[in-house]
Amino acid sequence: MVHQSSIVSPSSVPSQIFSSAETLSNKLLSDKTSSIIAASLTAVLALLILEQTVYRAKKGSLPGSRWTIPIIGKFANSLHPTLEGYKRQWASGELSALSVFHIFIVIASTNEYTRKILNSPAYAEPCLVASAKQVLCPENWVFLNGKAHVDYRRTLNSLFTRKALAVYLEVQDTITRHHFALWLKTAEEVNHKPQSIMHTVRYLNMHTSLRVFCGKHIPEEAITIISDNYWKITLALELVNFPLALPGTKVWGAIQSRKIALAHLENAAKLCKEYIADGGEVHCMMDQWVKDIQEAKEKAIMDGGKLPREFDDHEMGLVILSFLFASQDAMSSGVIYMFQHLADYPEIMEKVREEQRRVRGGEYSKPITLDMIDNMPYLRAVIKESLRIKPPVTMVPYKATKPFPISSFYTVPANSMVIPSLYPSLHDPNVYPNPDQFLPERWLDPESSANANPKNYLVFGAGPHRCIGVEYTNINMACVMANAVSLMDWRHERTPDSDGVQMIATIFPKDGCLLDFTPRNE
Ligand code: HEM
Repeated sequence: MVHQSSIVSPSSVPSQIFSSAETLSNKLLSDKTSSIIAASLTAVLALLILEQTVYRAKKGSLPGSRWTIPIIGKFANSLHPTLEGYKRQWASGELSALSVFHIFIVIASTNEYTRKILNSPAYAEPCLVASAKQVLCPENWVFLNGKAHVDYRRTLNSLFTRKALAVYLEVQDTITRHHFALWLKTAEEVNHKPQSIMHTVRYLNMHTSLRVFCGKHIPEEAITIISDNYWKITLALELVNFPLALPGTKVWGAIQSRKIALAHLENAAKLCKEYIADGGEVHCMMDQWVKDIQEAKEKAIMDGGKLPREFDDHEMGLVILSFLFASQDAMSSGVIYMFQHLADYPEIMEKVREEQRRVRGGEYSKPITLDMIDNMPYLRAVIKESLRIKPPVTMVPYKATKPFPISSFYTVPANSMVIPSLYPSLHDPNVYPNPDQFLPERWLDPESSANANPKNYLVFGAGPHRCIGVEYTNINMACVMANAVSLMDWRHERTPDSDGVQMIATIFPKDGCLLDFTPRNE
């Protein structure tokens, strides 16, 4: 008997051969797939082990998680930073470590380490945030270092002389009064229901900055467009962003906004040059800049000396962009907290008003001058204290350009981010007793520990990159607050979030600071 299965018809032979071949090839394929999967898994595992090994080698003995979350590290924390989170990080050690998207980060919490980073240009340079070069353009002067930076900055210092600041103050005063009139009108329209001042102050600030920087060389509608778009730049200022600037990401949005702003700034530079060449007077920063160059050129031609450096429209646009970038969020934060502090401390508000009466003799419609501000020591102490207690910039990310022996026991690896923290120095109880209390008087006593330790007052940083706009900021804040206390009353609706802090590039009250304004008829 022949087993059924052994009967092989001629026609079934090839199909049997094929099916066996198929089985064989499937087997081979599945073997190949399995080996590819196995190899891939091994490679991934090796990379993960390497990632952890590199992280642990870089971290050395510093406090910080023993393991880093694969690939993204502490990305989630950097997306939603909180002051409480940073306070915990600062409390964990004088130097502490973390990693985000393979960027190794060392955070310094003490005054000594912070100042060391800020004053070591041979080892570290500011990188602002990881996306800053994409947003501000890599060729922006703020990314220069060493001698090139010092030389460039020297030419820009002439934009912040007392003479130039007096011109800007006229603009600041006019625009501030214009905005306050709008605020009072809006307050009536909303039946005096307190409103968040987050965006109203930001708009006041942007309007002031653009008119001070570019004067009439920028049209009114461009100011609204730049202001509306600028928020996208603010939102992209995270310590570390998603690494690729793909459409839809925050960094991509910020780059589009920068393109819009820069086009307007370059055009303003072009118009300004034509205006000064036609014999125009100085009314803004760009005018001052172009006029300085024109005068230096004329002098050089007369004396046969060296011709001054010229700046093309793109370069001028980038400098103004860097000023907008540096000031918009920080100044808004500073001004918003001033409004909140004065509302919450009525006895301090009253002293500020007393000083205004004395200096301005009740003539509040007269523009504020630099001499008047010089005679307002109490207001200046209030501004100093408000910026201390709520420093707009809590940290300034730097990048180690080479291995940086920051202490006898630790060297920051090259290409790491190394972050000096400003906040802890400004809340050091040994220098500022009751550090969380708003006490402007601590600045009025020449013997106070606050005045005896200027190295702790790091609101504007320190070293070669210390803020170029310090005087500009103090004058603008004085102008805004002197006019505010004289022309308006305001009521703060306190909420459970009023004392909470939200970090969006700089710091703001968590509830946006809800205020109602009424005119003041003194
Ligand atoms: C409340 C307001 C402001 C605060 C708290 C502030 C704070 C700072 C801080 C902390 C730095 C980094 C310093 C460092 O690395 O040591 C800085 C740099 C800078 N700030 Fe300001 N700033 C303010 C307003 C302004 C304004 C109004 C301008 C321009 C008009 C400005 C222009 C700059 C520039 C250009 C730099 C970089 C300087 C350089 O790299 O040489 N800032 N600022």
